[in-house]
Amino acid sequence: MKREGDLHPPILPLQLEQAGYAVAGAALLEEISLAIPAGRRLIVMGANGAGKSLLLRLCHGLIEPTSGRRIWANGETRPQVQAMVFQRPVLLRRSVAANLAYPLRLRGMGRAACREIVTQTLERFGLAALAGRPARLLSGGEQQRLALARAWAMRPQILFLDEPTSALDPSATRIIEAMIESFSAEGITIVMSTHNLGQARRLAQDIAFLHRGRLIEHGPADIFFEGPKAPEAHAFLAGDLIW
Ligand SMILES: Nc1ncnc2c1ncn2[C@@H]1O[C@H](COP(=O)(O)OP(=O)(O)OP(=O)(O)O)[C@@H](O)[C@H]1O
Repeated sequence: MKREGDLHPPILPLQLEQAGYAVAGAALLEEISLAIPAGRRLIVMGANGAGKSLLLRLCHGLIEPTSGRRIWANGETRPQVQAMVFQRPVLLRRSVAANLAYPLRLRGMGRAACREIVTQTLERFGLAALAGRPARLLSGGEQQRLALARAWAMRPQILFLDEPTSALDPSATRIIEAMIESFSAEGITIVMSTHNLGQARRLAQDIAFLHRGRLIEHGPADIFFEGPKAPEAHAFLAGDLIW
């Protein structure tokens, strides 16, 4: 079945042009220029408070640049075929199935098509046995699996993930990583922040490294991990950069 994300004009690359974000005169992101092409897995790294969450929020459209620009390839301001998943999943006080159905219905999808996609999604991500359970009673790992499944069901061209596994144990983390890899294999562009160096090494094709609100390295992951140019990135990889 053709779906919105398949028919929607390509929204990538996403370009930030000297994008900045300031609150009450404090520059939290500064002059970030970055192009995110289709089909890659970009991992955003940096110490606590470096600006990773803000960068993802700015790309997704939850906050607007206070200077510079964010430009989607098709010219839309905030395309629908993009999604974001947070460290703590935002779930409705409804069943697992209803959590999947709600955003599809909100986009105007008919009941029958919606039911079909919900069933398909529940099965694909091993959630069928949990379909009728209140989503908020699921374990943390199951909740995050549901949040990712819900994002996938919307057929995004790009998915922003803000430290999606930092509250999870290693086995739940592996499940989420496998989901991310499968999304990527289907062509969904991934932009994800993480603190976890092992995870970054496993998942990254490209790295964006932030330090105090500035993008100080951006490029292929193997080059970054072999020897980053910036001393702050060196220190971060050695575990010596705390903030
Ligand atoms: N609305 C806001 N007003 C003022 N300061 C803010 C606001 N939002 C974020 N900040 C500050 O901006 C900086 C970057 O925050 P951000 O959440 O992006 O960091 P991060 O790299 O994701 O950190 P962490 O790894 O700890 O989650 C932090 O110092 C934070 O306190």
